[in-house]
Amino acid sequence: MDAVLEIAGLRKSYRGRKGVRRALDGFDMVVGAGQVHGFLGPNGSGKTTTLRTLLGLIRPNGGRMALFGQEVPRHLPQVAGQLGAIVESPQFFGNFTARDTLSLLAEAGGVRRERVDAVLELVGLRDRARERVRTYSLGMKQRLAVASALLKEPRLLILDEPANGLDPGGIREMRTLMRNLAESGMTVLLSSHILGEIQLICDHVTIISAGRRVAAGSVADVLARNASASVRVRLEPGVDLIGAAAILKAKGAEVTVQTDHFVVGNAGNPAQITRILAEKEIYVSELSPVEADLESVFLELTGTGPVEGANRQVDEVGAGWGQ
Ligand SMILES: Nc1ncnc2c1ncn2[C@@H]1O[C@H](COP(=O)(O)OP(=O)(O)OP(=O)(O)O)[C@@H](O)[C@H]1O
Repeated sequence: MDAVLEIAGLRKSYRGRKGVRRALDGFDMVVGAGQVHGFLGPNGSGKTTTLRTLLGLIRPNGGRMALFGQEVPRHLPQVAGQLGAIVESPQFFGNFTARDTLSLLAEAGGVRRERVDAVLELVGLRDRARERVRTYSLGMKQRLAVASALLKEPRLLILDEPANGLDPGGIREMRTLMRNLAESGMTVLLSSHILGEIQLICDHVTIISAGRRVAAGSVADVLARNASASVRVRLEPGVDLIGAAAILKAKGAEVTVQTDHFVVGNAGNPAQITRILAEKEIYVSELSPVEADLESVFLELTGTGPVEGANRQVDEVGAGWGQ
């Protein structure tokens, strides 16, 4: 895999009135060429700090970063032309049209004028390009911001919370835009805490919690690694659910009892459930994996912030029980 972005052991602390706050605590991330990569984490987990550090807007306390194989911030001037980023919401003149705005930016950046039409088309603003920006919805302004970042035909586009503040319609438009960009072969890194969106838009994901990576990989892999662990168990009618759950709990299973079934959370080997219950002459009528979505994985991984030096990586999940 060709990595367009690599971050290793990134550290950043902020000094405040209450002492030193560690925003990034040895954070790692790799984004491969052509990926639409979701950068997910709860509020305050370090996403913006990572992106701002990468763009040379703040100085890290340690770690290494590279864009297109070149170390940054040292080689940022050499790679800047291949990078489009929206980390702070850009301000536009309300009295300018989208076309005026982009033409001005194109001129200032030495970009061919034909690019203005191309990016207007790409972000779906061509039909509204002659209207003043102040008449635009928030979603349209966001798309104009993306258009401005696309003018110089970047290989990597970085967007910090592009769906922030958008209504469902705006989010849908943004999703279509991201898909179109991905189809055009661009690599996109997209930070968000809107999990459903990341699951729909992105093919890869890095999950950050308290300044550390807690999961990374293709969305399918991250889900599969975490989904396999939970199974739903139904018993033959009339069997005492609570009693059966207690038998499994005594063997170390994490069991949550519902009205007509129970869920075993750490079922690395589901066959153990049938075996343990059959030994007590309790028979299972249904044993099915609980489908995880990114939201449940995210909550599971970030719900308890990692302890310094002891953050759990995704591949450490699922130690055996019931032996
Ligand atoms: N300029 C600053 N001075 C002091 N602390 C800061 C500063 N910027 C960020 N922090 C702190 O660093 C931590 C990480 O913040 P950051 O903004 O990177 O998180 P985030 O994941 O982008 O959050 P959000 O989703 O809320 O934007 C937080 O605890 C935040 O309060």
